[in-house]
Amino acid sequence: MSSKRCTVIGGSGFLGRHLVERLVDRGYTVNVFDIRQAYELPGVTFHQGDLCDKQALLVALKDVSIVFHCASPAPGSDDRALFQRVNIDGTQTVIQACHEAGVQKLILTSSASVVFEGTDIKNGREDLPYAKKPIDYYTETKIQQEKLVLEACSKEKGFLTVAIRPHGIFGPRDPQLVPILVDTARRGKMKFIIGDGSNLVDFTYVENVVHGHILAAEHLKADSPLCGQAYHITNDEPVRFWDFMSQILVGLGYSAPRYHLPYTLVYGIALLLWLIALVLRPLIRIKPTFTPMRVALAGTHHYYSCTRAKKDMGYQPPVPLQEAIVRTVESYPHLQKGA
Ligand SMILES: NC(=O)C1=CN([C@@H]2O[C@H](COP(=O)(O)OP(=O)(O)OC[C@H]3O[C@@H](n4cnc5c(N)ncnc54)[C@H](OP(=O)(O)O)[C@@H]3O)[C@@H](O)[C@H]2O)C=CC1
Ligand SMILES: CC(C)CCC[C@@H](C)[C@H]1CC[C@H]2C3=C(CC[C@]12C)[C@@]1(C)CCC(=O)C[C@@H]1CC3
Repeated sequence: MSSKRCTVIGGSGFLGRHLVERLVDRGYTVNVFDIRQAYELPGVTFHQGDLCDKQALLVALKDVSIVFHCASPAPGSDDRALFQRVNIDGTQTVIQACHEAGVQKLILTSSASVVFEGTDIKNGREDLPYAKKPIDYYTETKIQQEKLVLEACSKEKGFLTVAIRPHGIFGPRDPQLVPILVDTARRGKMKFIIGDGSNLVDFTYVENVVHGHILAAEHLKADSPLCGQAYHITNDEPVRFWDFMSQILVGLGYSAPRYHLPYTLVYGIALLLWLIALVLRPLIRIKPTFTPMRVALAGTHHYYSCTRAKKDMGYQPPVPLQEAIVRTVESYPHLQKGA
């Protein structure tokens, strides 16, 4: 079996598609398994299906040595049952299917948020404990998912696993960060800075995240330290959350937020709105922009050390932050003010 045959589960998504494109450039033969087919690419075979369906997965894993698992429901969803089904039960199914298909390596896209509880993290390393009180269902199930994948690593069985923990992925075609930011600005709600605006955060350019995944796949061997480990992959350039948001907004022609609001006040309001939305859910579906998770992310320090990835797999982010911001802004002409 060729070591360059792989399947990308979630390959139609934002990160997954960038990963597929890079893998093809590097001479890999790529299958995509996703609930939807979003594009066509020469040399890529698409398999449409739900990752909870083992029989469908087995077809996409035939004769494949590496599996990248980067599928997840959108983090903004509040559907607890969906997160449980896809991130936990579905990941168990992925592991079983890998065993049955004779896959040798599984690379999971986890998240640095698995250790985030809504309070400051400065230069956090991978040995921080998992969040005891995860801030939402997404984080809760990403923790369980990561544990399942790392525990499945077995040199004896010839099945090696590793988890990549990116943070705040951004770049061309991202359906979340820039579109949500612009939508909020267009509705006149991006006037306020939550807290004093000095909190440092990691935002990671999508190509750097892809680079981390490919390095992990290529360095994952029975005698390597990567087996069963998690790795932070960031731009390694923490930036003030509000400077980053302002640069994107100004680049697209919108005004940067100027007025400060106390963090605890905004967090309290977000919590209240979330509770109201929960109570009213049987009658009406409300989706507040400022969720407790977003407020916590916008008002605290959360940046992570990638020393382990540098040491074990020679990781260095290929695209620096300023270059990444320019490329991102240029990739959204349709979101420019007045477009
Ligand atoms: N974006 C970020 O800032 C960060 C993301 N991550 C992780 O990176 C990974 C990729 O994220 P991102 O690219 O942003 O997400 P996307 O939503 O863009 O991509 C995920 C893909 O998986 C698909 N999918 C969802 N459920 C299933 C299923 N049951 N079976 C098959 N395919 C399914 C989605 O389809 P559909 O769109 O139809 O649901 C989508 O095509 C995720 O695991 C996420 O947790 C980690 C840290 C930060
Ligand atoms: C309305 C504004 C206060 C915020 C707009 C930007 C946000 C949409 C994004 C800022 C940080 C982002 C982020 C994620 C999603 C988009 C943001 C909240 C994640 C939750 C995506 C999934 C993860 O694993 C962690 C990410 C952390 C940062």
